[in-house]
Amino acid sequence: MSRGKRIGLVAHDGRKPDLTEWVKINEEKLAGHRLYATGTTGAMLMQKCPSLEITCLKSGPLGGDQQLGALIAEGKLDILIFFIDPMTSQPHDVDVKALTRLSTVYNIVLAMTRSTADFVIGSPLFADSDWTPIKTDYHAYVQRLKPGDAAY
Ligand SMILES: O=C(CO)COP(=O)(O)O
Repeated sequence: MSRGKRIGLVAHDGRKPDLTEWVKINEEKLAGHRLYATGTTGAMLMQKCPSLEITCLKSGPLGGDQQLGALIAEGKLDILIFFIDPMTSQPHDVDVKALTRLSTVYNIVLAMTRSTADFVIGSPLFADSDWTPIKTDYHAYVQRLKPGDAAY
């Protein structure tokens, strides 16, 4: 029985049409997985792809990116499809940075371009319900730090 992957779907306004189109094309492959989205992205995706069940978090600038970050820190997200708009500055840029940083810390699958998203969804690992990424244990690193260390 497939456990399904836990997938975050997020796009900045300038990239929402792109993500919507990508999700529509991959609607069948995404069905059966647990989908999460930031508020506005999720509302748009549910309108265009009514067959998909999507848990909508808060809008990105209102904390939705941080909610996704919390899911990652708790080991509850496997894949993040995050279409950022590289041409527009975001008021919540620090949240965007935090989200992409945590994706790296926890070694989840992070697709920030449509080509990468295509590779992810086309990968045999996507369909492999037993696949889990290797996670680096940063706790040991943090515990080694002492007051006065640059990263303390
Ligand atoms: O801003 C976002 C990601 O940084 C996305 O938020 P919305 O889906 O609410 O537009």
